[in-house]
Amino acid sequence: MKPLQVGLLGIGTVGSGTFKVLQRNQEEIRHRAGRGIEITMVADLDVARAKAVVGEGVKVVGDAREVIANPQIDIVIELIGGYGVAKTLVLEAIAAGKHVVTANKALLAVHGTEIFAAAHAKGVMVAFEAAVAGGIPIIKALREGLTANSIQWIAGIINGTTNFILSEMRDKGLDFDTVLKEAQRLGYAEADPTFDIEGVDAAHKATLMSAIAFGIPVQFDKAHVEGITKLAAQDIKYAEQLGYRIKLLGITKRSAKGIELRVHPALVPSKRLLANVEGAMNAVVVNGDAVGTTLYYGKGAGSEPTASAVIADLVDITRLHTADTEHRVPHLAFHPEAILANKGDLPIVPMSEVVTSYYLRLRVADEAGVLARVTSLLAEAGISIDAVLQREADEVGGEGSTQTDLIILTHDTREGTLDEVLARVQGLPSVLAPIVRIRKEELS
Ligand SMILES: NC(=O)c1ccc[n+]([C@@H]2O[C@H](COP(=O)([O-])OP(=O)(O)OC[C@H]3O[C@@H](n4cnc5c(N)ncnc54)[C@H](O)[C@@H]3O)[C@@H](O)[C@H]2O)c1
Ligand SMILES: N[C@@H](CCO)C(=O)O
Ligand code: NA
Repeated sequence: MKPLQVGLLGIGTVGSGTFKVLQRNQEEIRHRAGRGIEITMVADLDVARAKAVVGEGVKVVGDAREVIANPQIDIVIELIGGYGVAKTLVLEAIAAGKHVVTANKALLAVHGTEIFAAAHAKGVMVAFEAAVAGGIPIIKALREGLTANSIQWIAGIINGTTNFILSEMRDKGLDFDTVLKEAQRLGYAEADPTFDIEGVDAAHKATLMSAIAFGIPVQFDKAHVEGITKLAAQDIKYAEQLGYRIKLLGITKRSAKGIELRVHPALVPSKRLLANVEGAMNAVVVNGDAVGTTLYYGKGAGSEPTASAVIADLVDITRLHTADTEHRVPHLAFHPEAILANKGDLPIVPMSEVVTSYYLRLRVADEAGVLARVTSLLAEAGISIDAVLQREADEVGGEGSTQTDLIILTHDTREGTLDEVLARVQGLPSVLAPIVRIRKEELS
């Protein structure tokens, strides 16, 4: 049978990895897919650079629309990124009856409903394993391996750049900007790195996992998004002293009130596997009612790890595209119906209704009775305390200092309740600076 023809739009970090791995492992991939898969046409604005990657024998053009217009092309891979031209090109490829493979989580988290609906209407597939946790087959795990389960929660380190920054800052004492530059050099960071450091990229990925796990529409606009730019080195240090590590987590969770969808730094007990995921590695923990807790770990960014996921999608689509209707294996397909069916009974829960525990750091006057005043306000609101760490004033502010840090770990509480009581605590004359509050996730 003649090989399936693939058109590649954008041959940068992920695109060049995809081309190389597909070429290097072509025999094995052909056996597994039951048919050859060939990238026969590439579009990139930088035609010379693209030609240098693909060599002779592959047509390179500057205009992506030429690829979409080619009737020989069965599958279009979009590896340009962003919501702009990539959206137009993906919709045009679908309209032309091509299956689409993309690593573009930003595009799908924001415009997924429109794109999946268009694909559904046209009877083509949109596959996006590379969009979430790069090379880790998490989409496949959620869609296939865990399909028997009612998913309870998912929590993951799903942004390599920020995990790399947090690890390097902690282990090597490097400053934020130096480590971010290194993450950019290594090809981990997004074109706009504020997407990484402000939690937006992780929220795009959490949004996609949430839609698949809970059968809800992609709703990035309802996600709570907090990054790592406001984290202070001393909180990383205090957390360690209390037996925790701070990680940027993407969380989506079934609760009595609906679905939680949130990205923020969180204290994770040091003994948890997730706390020990270092550098640009990603890890996702999924809890299902039948299977319990499962963990998926690996490279979430980089050229060939991400290419691994892009090619897995190509193989899935090839198998389906090639099989006759009688032998189709529909579970391999991405089913947009699950996402398109708007389950109105599962709203995204506002943060004020989220229940979790907290790390609080208060800069206070070093005088008798402060701790008692703070804890009595918390107790009045029904917030119980798990642990308290009080620093020596000299250690915190130098010799003769009259200020100290009070660190409190709470038990579970409603966020809205905590907000109200913290406003009162902040008003105490002995509390000298804005209270630092970081959520704590036990992940058990
Ligand atoms: N880099 C990673 O580790 C990684 C991991 C997972 C997902 N992704 C996603 O993969 C996508 C690509 O990321 P990347 O890191 O390879 O980006 P990149 O910037 O390295 O590559 C993008 C390529 O697209 C080309 N391009 C831009 N506009 C174009 C247009 N109009 N027509 C044709 N080509 C055009 C650029 O010249 C460039 O070669 C993004 O959506 C990104 O979020 C990246
Ligand atoms: N910028 C992303 C790339 C992978 O999606 C990261 O750092 O994880
Ligand atoms: Na993946």
